Amino acid sequence: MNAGAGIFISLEGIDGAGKSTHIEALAEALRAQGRVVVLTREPGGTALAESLRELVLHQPMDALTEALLIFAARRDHVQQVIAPALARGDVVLCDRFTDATFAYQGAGRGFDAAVLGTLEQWVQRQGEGAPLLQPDMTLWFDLPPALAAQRLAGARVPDRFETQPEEFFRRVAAGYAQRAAASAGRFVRIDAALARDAVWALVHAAVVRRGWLQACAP
Ligand SMILES: Nc1ncnc2c1ncn2[C@@H]1O[C@H](COP(=O)(O)OP(=O)(O)O)[C@@H](O)[C@H]1O
Ligand SMILES: Cc1cn([C@H]2C[C@H](O)[C@@H](COP(=O)(O)OP(=O)(O)O)O2)c(=O)[nH]c1=O
Repeated sequence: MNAGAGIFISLEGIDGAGKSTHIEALAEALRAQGRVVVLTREPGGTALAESLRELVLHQPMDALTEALLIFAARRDHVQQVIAPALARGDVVLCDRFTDATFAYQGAGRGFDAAVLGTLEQWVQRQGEGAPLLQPDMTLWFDLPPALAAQRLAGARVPDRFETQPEEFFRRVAAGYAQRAAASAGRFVRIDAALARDAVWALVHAAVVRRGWLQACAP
């Protein structure tokens, strides 16, 4: 639970699951009902974190270096952008957050989840005894890796993650499923295999159910 008065929503799923297709529409829907929305992403969201993103996505490195750079980027992002926005009462819409680290670096790369948990504690607390900053809701775009690969084929220049074999994404998808089962109250599973309109309807309905959006007039 976040410490401020704002609302923190993350979007998660394997590469090609459809997060980017819907995040701006969600921001617009919230803004249209008077919310102030901070649309951001990880790794990234600040000048420093975007520089670290470039390195993580394009430079060869070992799993520990990768995990440390991602958490360094996250620390800057939390301090500079997310925590101040939540304190102001804004809605933060974040394309990926720490569940991605457990799914990609943990389940995908095989990096020790306990170490990731320790880094999470260091990075997502504002001080001794402060609560752990976590999204209030995580929209999990669940898509079979074979379908994600089909959707991505030719769609964009692949980065260090997108060039991984389908087996890597099967592990990442299993990592997300495990995170969702462990935090069932926070995760909302979106069936990302459906057509775009149907996926959008699920995304919209999830936010309406929490009372953060009014349902559209019939
Ligand atoms: N429901 C859908 N059905 C078919 N194709 C989709 C759907 N949603 C997104 N796409 C396409 O799949 C590709 C990956 O979607 P994108 O939103 O970029 O995924 P992500 O941000 O999760 O990596 C894009 O080319 C997008 O146009
Ligand atoms: C936030 C995060 C992202 N990633 C990876 C997953 C993605 O392949 C990549 C960038 O995410 P994303 O922004 O979804 O990529 P794109 O702009 O291509 O849609 O970073 C991790 O490995 N760990 C993390 O903690």
